[in-house]
Amino acid sequence: MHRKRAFYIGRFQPYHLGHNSIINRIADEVDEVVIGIGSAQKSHSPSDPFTAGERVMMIRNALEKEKVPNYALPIEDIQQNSLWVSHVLSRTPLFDVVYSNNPLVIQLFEEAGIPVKQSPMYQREQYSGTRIRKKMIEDNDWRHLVPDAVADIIDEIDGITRLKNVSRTDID
Ligand SMILES: Nc1ncnc2c1ncn2[C@@H]1O[C@H](COP(=O)(O)OP(=O)(O)OP(=O)(O)O)[C@@H](O)[C@H]1O
Ligand SMILES: NC(=O)c1ccc[n+]([C@@H]2O[C@H](COP(=O)(O)O)[C@@H](O)[C@H]2O)c1
Repeated sequence: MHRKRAFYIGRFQPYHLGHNSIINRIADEVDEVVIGIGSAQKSHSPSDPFTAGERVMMIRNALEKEKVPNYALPIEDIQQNSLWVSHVLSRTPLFDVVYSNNPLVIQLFEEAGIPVKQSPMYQREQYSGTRIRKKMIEDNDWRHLVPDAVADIIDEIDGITRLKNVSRTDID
């Protein structure tokens, strides 16, 4: 019997407790989770402040504590949506099922004949990348919204200063 694997993709800007909760739930249903770090080419912008390497570190360190068997792999965007599933498959271990709530991701995998499951949102009002980045910029407390290991990495890379700087408009 081969190991059952699920694929879960997001931008993880940053990786937060909503993601962590869903990944733990997925891990109850499969043997291994393949985590796609989407828009891997992006960094240093207000909506995508962290590099693919930094996001790999966040996920690896957070999941080490949870002991979820996983592969976290950067996946760059491509120009043609019609080729995206093949692009993903060329970069990932084989998987049996996709978990996503993103309508485009669901459409593309279903068209390719790969089953997709939708996971219920976990406390979406607080666990949202957009809301967490806003709190970071406004100096509101964000640390309780991410795993401790993620807060440590953001401190190590001075991520809040970076996010604030890339979110500023031109200095006159
Ligand atoms: N609180 C949550 N509970 C469950 N799933 C979530 C939660 N937040 C995001 N997701 C899902 O995780 C996947 C990856 O999401 P993503 O990295 O874009 O996070 P996000 O919080 O939606 O970020 P952003 O606000 O920056 O778009 C998506 O399928 C998204 O629907
Ligand atoms: N054509 C493409 O490159 C393509 C198509 C669908 C999704 N994606 C990526 O998949 C990820 C989906 O993650 P979210 O669900 O967090 O939006 C994003 O990084 C998105 O850019 C890319």
